[in-house]
Amino acid sequence: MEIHHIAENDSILNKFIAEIRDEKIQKDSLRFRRNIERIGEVLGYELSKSLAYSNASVNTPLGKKEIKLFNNNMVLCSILRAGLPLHQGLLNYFDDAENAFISAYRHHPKNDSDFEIVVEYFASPSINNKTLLLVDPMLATGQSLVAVYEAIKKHGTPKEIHIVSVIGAKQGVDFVNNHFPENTKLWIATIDDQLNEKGYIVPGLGDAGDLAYGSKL
Ligand SMILES: O=P(O)(O)OC[C@H]1O[C@H](OP(=O)(O)OP(=O)(O)O)[C@H](O)[C@@H]1O
Ligand SMILES: O=c1cc[nH]c(=O)[nH]1
Ligand SMILES: [Mg+2]
Repeated sequence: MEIHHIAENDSILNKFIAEIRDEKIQKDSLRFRRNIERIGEVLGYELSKSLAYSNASVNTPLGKKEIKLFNNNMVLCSILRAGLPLHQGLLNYFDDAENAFISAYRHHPKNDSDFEIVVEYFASPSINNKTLLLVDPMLATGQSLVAVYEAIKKHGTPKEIHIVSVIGAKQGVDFVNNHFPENTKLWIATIDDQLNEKGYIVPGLGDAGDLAYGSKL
């Protein structure tokens, strides 16, 4: 897997990441969602550099200009719930993309530290031979992404897979690396060192789904 760790180079992205992590600023859910969306725009821009471009031309009122445009058939597939604002950020730039949504949640049959991933809802166009973007802001243990990939695989074979995420844990990035095809590309804003006993990223930001949309039962 090709890992693109975008905040390794300092940029305006650092400010958006700082705000979603900040325990005071993140309480403003409107700002939290918008910051995740802005990060999606930055990651989308970075990812766009890896797409396949071909010659095209555009007619202006005064003449004609040759330009290169990408010609990938793209499907944005977000993992509910927390993937939604990141999805919107990517869609702001990849506005011609098709869209898919899949649910994944942690089911705790016994205790907080013991969970399995349940994948249920899946609404998607065909992904066969397309550029698939798997979108989830948090890559903690990596189990959600791998469970989602196992479910999606039954519905077709994409030409290429890009994973788009905001905060990852080293352990989860390694897990994903071991379970996705070699030509997968990961576009991730930042990577933290640790996971706690509940599988939360440390220092991370807390629960992205709850911060964006409120707590759930
Ligand atoms: O890498 P993992 O260990 O699988 O954890 C990451 C998953 O956890 C979060 O979802 P969550 O289960 O909190 O659902 P939510 O989006 O509904 O809050 C997050 O959005 C990922 O999908
Ligand atoms: O740190 C984490 C781990 C899983 N889900 C989150 O929202 N945050
Ligand atoms: Mg959550």
